[in-house]
Parts: sequence; structure tokens; C-alpha cells
Amino acid sequence: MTITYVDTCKLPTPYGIFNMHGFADSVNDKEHVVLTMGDVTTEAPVLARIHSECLTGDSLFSLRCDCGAQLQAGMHKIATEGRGVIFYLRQEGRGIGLLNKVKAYHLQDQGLDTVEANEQLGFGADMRDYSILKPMVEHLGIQSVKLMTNNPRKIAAMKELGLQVTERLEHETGRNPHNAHYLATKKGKLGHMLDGE
Ligand SMILES: Nc1nc2c(ncn2[C@@H]2O[C@H](COP(=O)(O)OP(=O)(O)OP(=O)(O)O)[C@@H](O)[C@H]2O)c(=O)[nH]1
Ligand SMILES: [Zn+2]
Repeated sequence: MTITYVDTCKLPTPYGIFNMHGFADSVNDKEHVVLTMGDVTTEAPVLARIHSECLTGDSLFSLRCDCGAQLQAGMHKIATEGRGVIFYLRQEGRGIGLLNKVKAYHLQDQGLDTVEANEQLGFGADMRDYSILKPMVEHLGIQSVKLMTNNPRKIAAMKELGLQVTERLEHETGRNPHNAHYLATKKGKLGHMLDGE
């Protein structure tokens, strides 16, 4: 087992008080956290978001992507429902890491799209591995989820892991002039289910 549960604490936020559960990934040397609210072990599907770390969007208010807005909207929806889970996975830059994302952004500043930039750097368009979710879901006693996402790969990954997704809830927010091309590439090249223009 590469994922080990470490400990749990309270995390008060503007949206409400979450429980924050820490998990160590010894193989990849990563530290993941999962936020839960309410009893997530009962049978009704748990409102869930699988969120990949985006330092620039989540913490530095970047408008290049939609990550920060999606994280906040997810926390808000969970708090409104009083029950839910956010898997905050340390897969910065779709798994290429922060400094490679800086390089990818530099290439995008020169006109490449997000997929072309990754490929020019020798990476796949999306290098994320979702198998780390399984031990976390099992540890937390979650039986099934209704997933807030526009990314079909996340749903496919959950199914491959044998984790039950009962519903996909659209999670489109944070569109702005700076991320319009990024969102168009997500829709056109990565298959994201995005409607808005
Ligand atoms: N390589 C690369 N990664 C990016 C870029 N923009 C954002 N990211 C990363 O993309 C990831 C976005 O992950 P999520 O918030 O889980 O969203 P998603 O996979 O697009 O799917 P949704 O659930 O629909 O939001 C984060 O790890 C960001 O750091 C980019 O231009 N290049
Ligand atoms: Zn982002």
C-alpha cells in the first residue's frame, strides 16, 4: 500500500467547518488532504469533488484557469448540503509539477495551447494517476459519490477503480477573458463537458 492515513483535524473555512484528513503517498513522496463535512459513511451518495492541486489558481488567484473558482464553488455546495467530500490531490499541473507548469505557461504565452505546451515539454496532455483515490475512499468509508466535474476522465477513472459514481454534476464556473482559450482547449482536445461560451 502506498497511501497511508496520517491524522485528522478541523478546518474552519468561510464556507463552514470541514474535517481535514491527511494521507501520505510514500512511493510518490506526496502529501494529500481530503476535506469532509457531515457523515460520509452513510448509504446516500456523497457530494464529491476530485480536485487536482493548482497553486496558481487555488492560492495565487490566477485567472489563467478555472481551478480556484471550482474549488470554492465545490466547498460552498458541500457546505450548503451539509455533507460532502473534496479530495485535494497534489497532482499540480495535471501531474507534471509546478515548475514544469511554469514552462508550459511560458510556451502558452508564445501561442501554444495547453496540450501542445505539455507535448513540447515531452509530457502527455494529462499525466494524472487517480489510483491513489481508492485507499482514501475506503479509509473514509465512502460508498458512492455524486461527482462535481466536467472531466470525463475522472468518471472513467473512478469506474476503473471500482468506485461508484451515481451521478455527474456539472461544475462550470470561473470563466473569464484570460481562461477562455484554456477552456476551449479543454472542451475541444480533452473532452470536457463544457457548455458556456
Ligand atoms: N499542464 C498544465 N496543467 C494545467 C494548466 N492549467 C491548469 N492546469 C492544471 O490542471 C489541473 C486542473 O485540475 P482540476 O481542477 O481537477 O480540473 P479538471 O481535471 O480540468 O476537471 P474538472 O473536474 O472538470 O474541473 C490542476 O492540476 C492544474 O494545475 C496548464 O495550462 N497546463
Ligand atoms: Zn488551475
